[in-house]
Amino acid sequence: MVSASHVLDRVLVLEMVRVTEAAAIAASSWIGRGDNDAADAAAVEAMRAALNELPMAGTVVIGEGERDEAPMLYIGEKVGCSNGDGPAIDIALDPLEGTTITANAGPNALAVLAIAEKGCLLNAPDVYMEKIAIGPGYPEGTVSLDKSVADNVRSLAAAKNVKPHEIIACVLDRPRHDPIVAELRALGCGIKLIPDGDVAGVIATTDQDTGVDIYLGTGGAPEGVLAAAALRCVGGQMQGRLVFRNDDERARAERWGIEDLDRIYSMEDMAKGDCIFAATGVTDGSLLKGVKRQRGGTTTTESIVMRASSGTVRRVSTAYHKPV
Ligand SMILES: O=P(O)(O)OC[C@H]1O[C@](O)(COP(=O)(O)O)[C@@H](O)[C@@H]1O
Ligand SMILES: [Mn+2]
Repeated sequence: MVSASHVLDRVLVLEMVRVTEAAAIAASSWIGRGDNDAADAAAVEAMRAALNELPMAGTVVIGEGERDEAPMLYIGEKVGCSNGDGPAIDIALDPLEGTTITANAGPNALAVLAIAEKGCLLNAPDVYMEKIAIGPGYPEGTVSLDKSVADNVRSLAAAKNVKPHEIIACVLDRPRHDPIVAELRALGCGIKLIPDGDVAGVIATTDQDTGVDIYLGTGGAPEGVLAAAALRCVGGQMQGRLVFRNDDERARAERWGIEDLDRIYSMEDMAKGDCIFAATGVTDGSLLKGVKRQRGGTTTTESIVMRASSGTVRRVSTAYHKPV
């Protein structure tokens, strides 16, 4: 039995960047073209082709949806070129996190991927997830989904040694978040309302330059698992709780083997053991610059790849001097 880290070593950490680069470059042709589906399809196809070049026995556990609704990178799809040999790897992916952002040429669209040893990523169904996240350096339990928004802000402010109104929260701009926004406004907090892209929103809490102290609100469960994998590598705290809108979604979760539908998942419940997170910017954002087509035919990308076991965070700038 090889160790978890050995399993991931054999897939070569840096190879993950090639995969997210390929998806980001493909999506970038659709920046500002108003066509969400075309942007997404381009990213999916490119990510799938790049994954299939890697010598691994990969299984998509978080992907574009269930087999009948997603022709490519569906949950359960096998990827890799080792014909079943090679390390058994589970993959969570979002080839284009921010399809609407890309279509509108907005900020923070990413191509995203996380890998872990088999069984280590939460097989979250494609439902919503309530999320709370803060960056590294605070005592364990500083924030929790069990507490009110106001109590979480007060607790974080105390840990940071600032007043509650000095806390800045990142929240997806959705009507469902009106109560959260009202609670934050009552405390006088700053709110960074983002149109889409809560993977970047959660990661923003780990980077002091963004000014964001806490991420709050409900977004996609798949994006929750991806964000948890990223925070496992870079440090920070996160919790998630699945949100079901109807019986069909509850039944879907049960099919996934989720028994306790109200459970609060810790970061480690969502991404256990060693894991690797990689992302490439599609459009410019707080985490990464987007794909740039330079004069003269060169294309540049900016990516990040991080690993939980080593705690390394690498930034990779790539220039493609030949047409891509
Ligand atoms: O738009 P909704 O339904 O509120 O869902 C929120 C989710 O959609 C996104 O904003 C964008 O995700 P996609 O571009 O992958 O569809 C996520 O970041 C977020 O988790
Ligand atoms: Mn997404």
